[in-house]
Amino acid sequence: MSDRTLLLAGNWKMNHDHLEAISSVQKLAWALEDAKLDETKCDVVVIPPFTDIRSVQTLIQGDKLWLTYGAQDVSQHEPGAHTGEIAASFLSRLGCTYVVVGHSERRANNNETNDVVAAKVKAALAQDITPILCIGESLEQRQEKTHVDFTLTQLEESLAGLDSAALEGLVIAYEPVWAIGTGETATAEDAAEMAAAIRAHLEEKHGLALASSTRIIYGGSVKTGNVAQILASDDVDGALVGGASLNGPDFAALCKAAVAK
Ligand SMILES: O=C[C@H](O)COP(=O)(O)O
Repeated sequence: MSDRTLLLAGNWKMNHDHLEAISSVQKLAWALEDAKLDETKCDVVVIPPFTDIRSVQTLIQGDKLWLTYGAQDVSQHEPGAHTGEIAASFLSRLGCTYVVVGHSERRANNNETNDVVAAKVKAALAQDITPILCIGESLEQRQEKTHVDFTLTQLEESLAGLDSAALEGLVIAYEPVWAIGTGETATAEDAAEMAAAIRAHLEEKHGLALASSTRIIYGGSVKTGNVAQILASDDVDGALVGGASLNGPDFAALCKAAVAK
């Protein structure tokens, strides 16, 4: 059993406007309370669209809810002439604890290269926001059995230029692209294999302390019915959940199943 705190993060993607977000967060909070989840056993995070964050902040802080929240992306730039971008300092002012960086849907849709991802990780850390760095292989790479090498290279290049001390608290989300939104879930063995490889890589490149403290979570069609087996390995510290996080009570049930693993 590791001493890392379980992390269950719900990435809403482009779902729930700011009014729907208020309702969804409220229902999640009530359901977590009803589930009597031990708050010391896990961190439950909601990651809404940018337009919802202020409403989510007001609700969570106003009602002192046991939830934290974050953003789905961040600019690598400082504030300035960057149309459509969101600076890390803005997210910090909104009380964001986490930010997803390098999600495969953004890497693909925005041709987001590893060096841009590394700059985003750096921008988040500079504002004391915890990056949830997403990495993971394609179906072809898994079929060709190059998935581990690819994912570790993606990890190292997405952390380029950052020294080990700066990475304290980093969260890494292993998300095999072929499992995202498909209903296809990696097996517990797949998740454990990659988490162990990532942790060994961190130890080799950044030392045992960082390797031991870094939370490595899994994402890709996680549901209440499969979360316990995916988390069976001590190297897997939680989940980045998409579709199954959109309904508050369902996500609370998933969190309860994760804690009970
Ligand atoms: O960020 C979440 C991941 O992309 C997984 O999404 P999913 O649970 O809908 O497969």
